[in-house]
Amino acid sequence: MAKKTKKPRSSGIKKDFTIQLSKQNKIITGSLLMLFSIALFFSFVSYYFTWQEDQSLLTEFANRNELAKNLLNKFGASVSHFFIYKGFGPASIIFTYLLFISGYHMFLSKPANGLLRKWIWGLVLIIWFSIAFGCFAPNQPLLGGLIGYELNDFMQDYTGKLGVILLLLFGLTIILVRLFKLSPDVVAVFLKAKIAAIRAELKSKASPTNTVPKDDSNSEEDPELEHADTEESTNIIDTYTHKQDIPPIQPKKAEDQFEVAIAPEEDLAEEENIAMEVAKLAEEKEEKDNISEKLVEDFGEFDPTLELGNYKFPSLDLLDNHGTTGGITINQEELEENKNKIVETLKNYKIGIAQIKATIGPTVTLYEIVPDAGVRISKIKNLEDDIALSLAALGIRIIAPIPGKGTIGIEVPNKNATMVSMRSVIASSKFQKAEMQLPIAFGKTISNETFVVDLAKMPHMLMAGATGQGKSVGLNAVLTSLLYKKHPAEVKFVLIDPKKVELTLFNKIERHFLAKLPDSEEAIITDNAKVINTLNSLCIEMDNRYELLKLAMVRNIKEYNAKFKARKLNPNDGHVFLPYIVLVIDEFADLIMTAGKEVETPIARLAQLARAVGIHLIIATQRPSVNVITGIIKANFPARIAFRVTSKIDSRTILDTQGADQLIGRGDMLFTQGNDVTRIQCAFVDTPEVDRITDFIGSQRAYPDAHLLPEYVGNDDSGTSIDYNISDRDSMFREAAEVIVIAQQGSASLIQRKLKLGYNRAGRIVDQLEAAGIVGPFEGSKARQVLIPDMIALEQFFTNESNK
Ligand SMILES: Nc1ncnc2c1ncn2[C@@H]1O[C@H](COP(=O)(O)OP(=O)(O)OP(=O)(O)O)[C@@H](O)[C@H]1O
Repeated sequence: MAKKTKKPRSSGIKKDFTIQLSKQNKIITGSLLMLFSIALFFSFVSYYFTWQEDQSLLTEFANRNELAKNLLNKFGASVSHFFIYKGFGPASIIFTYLLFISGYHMFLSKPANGLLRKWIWGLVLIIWFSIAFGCFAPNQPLLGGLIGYELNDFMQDYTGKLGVILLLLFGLTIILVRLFKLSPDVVAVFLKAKIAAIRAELKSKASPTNTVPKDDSNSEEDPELEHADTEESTNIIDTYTHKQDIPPIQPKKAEDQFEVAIAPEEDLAEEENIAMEVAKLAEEKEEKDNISEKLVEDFGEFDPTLELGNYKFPSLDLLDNHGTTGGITINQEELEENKNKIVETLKNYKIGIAQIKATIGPTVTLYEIVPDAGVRISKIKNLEDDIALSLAALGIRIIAPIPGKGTIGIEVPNKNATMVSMRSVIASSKFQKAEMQLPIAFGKTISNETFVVDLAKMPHMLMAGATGQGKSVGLNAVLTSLLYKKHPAEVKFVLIDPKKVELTLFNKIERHFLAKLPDSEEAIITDNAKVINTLNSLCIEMDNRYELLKLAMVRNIKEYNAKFKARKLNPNDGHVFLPYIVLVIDEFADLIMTAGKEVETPIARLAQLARAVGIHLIIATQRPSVNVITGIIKANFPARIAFRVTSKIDSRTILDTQGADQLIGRGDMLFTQGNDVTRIQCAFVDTPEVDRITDFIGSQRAYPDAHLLPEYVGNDDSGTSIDYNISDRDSMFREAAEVIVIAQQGSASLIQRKLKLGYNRAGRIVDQLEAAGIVGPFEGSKARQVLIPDMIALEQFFTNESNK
């Protein structure tokens, strides 16, 4: 099960596994490689001295009585025979170098940049040398090795010896130019400098001063050399005078002259323009990247789900089939009957049909007709009521023309609608494979395809429908979809339920999936006064998130989280992994009636701005009248869902077109995200199913608390009533006060960052600071005013307090 739950991320884990080695394993592998390369090196070298004696032993590897002369005995003899004799000759020694540096890199966990290049060039050199030896010394198998010999032989068959030599020269040129960075001008400058140096030496040799030993330091550094240099001049003296003290006196005098004589030599060298070596500086890497790369290398990418690492996603058996295992049952008679009625009705109005086709969906069947040439579409559209009458059916919808098809669609409800179970849509491969941020499986379209959309792309959704038409079931379908696809670390719900009964089941997953205000007991908000605080708190959360995005220099939550996972954002700077927040409001009309502007303003703000920071709104209402769904709200909710509504006007308010009034209810709905309107049968998820799912999730290990939203204190009770006892103060109170006074900025997030505290605790400390009179009252999304100007005043404050 545990494995099953990790399924969506399994590819990522695999990728990490192939790239990452733990630090300990790196040290072990690195030292193994280095020691092995040293063993190879000694084997190879000693092979050249012992190969003749050891050759007969190669077949006697298992015989313990026979010993080889190679420094590494039979292992050394065999390996060297393999590499040198059968392989590449002395060039094989390059292998030992390559193995050694690879091991060295691993041992020190150094980034492997440039290692691949070394290996490529190493192999090129090995091949080049073995071919060269094979070409010039074909009878010496210990030079070219078998491979060098064979390669040379092969090439000579095609190009002859001269061709091979020319190819070798070409290879050499590539090696010199690319590997050693040699070019004709560099060589010319080098030669010039050499010639100049030789010339200067010759010149100075011609002058008498040069016969004198070079200089003081030289003689000090190397006494033997001094002895050798002076030998020539002192020898004669020695033999004739037998005095050893005398000769050093003469050269000492000459040394002074030598220093003068050497000056022009230097001048000459300058004039001749000595080759200058240009030091190549390695490209500087961004320090931050390096650290993050190293962190990722050492610990892997940050995994937000780790805290609840054993979390199990709900399984499919928690959902019911609702007797829909057989799929849609087609009633052939009904189909035929409906077709005939449509054809007849149209005939009565003198509209001929060239072609008719039926697509059977779960609740409605779509009859696509191609009228005879010359028939005006509007004529058919106007016959909607007549066709409905003749078919004696509710909920007929005419789509004229069907966008992108060039046909006219008549949707006729099936006599026996098939229920679409939540289980069938969740199990569909379309949903299971959906690579979306917030995938929602709504139900099935008219052509019986599972309809999956990404809430993050919508980015907010408005849902309307008369009472009893399936709104609550729709909301449950949305929440269930997310529960089946998302880990508690990735998404949080803020649930507002003025009806108090619709969403109560989700209380069980409070500590997994719900977000709430710090001081509230219940996570699901049923009280309208609290709704205002929650919405304002979400606005603060939105502002905080924007601040974090700005600091991280990214544009949206997806990029931010990706950067955070790659460990490019430091949690000490206040960065955290940001879960998506889905705000669900059932009965929005009720809320507007009681709270009016106070809710409308924050909702409009969130709807306008929150999409980039991962806060998404789903608002459901029974009454889609214009005073509930105001222009500003409508403009920011491009995704709209209409269940059956009672009037054409309501349909227009919600969808900007009619049609929702002709739906048949029980989850029959229209979805629009701009222009197209899609008819969908909403998936049915019953209360016992939601109960089972929330039970299943709720029984697992959870976070200590629900996700806490930023604190919001309304204007009325702006904190003056907060009264804290000095003894009740937080143990970090003093440190927090210092942080605030030094920064002259009264924000909880600053305390959070600097003192590494949770938001909740930081919020409480700010309250205590306010009660103590160190910071001013809450000022919305702005930081609080700091009432103490500097550290001296703060010190004074604490002394006064303790004297009281
Ligand atoms: N997708 C569906 N498939 C089948 N039946 C459904 C579907 N959705 C709703 N129904 C039926 O309609 C009934 C009412 O649905 P629901 O409670 O969702 O309505 P509602 O719009 O939320 O009503 P209210 O606004 O009064 O709460 C359900 O009990 C169920 O029998």
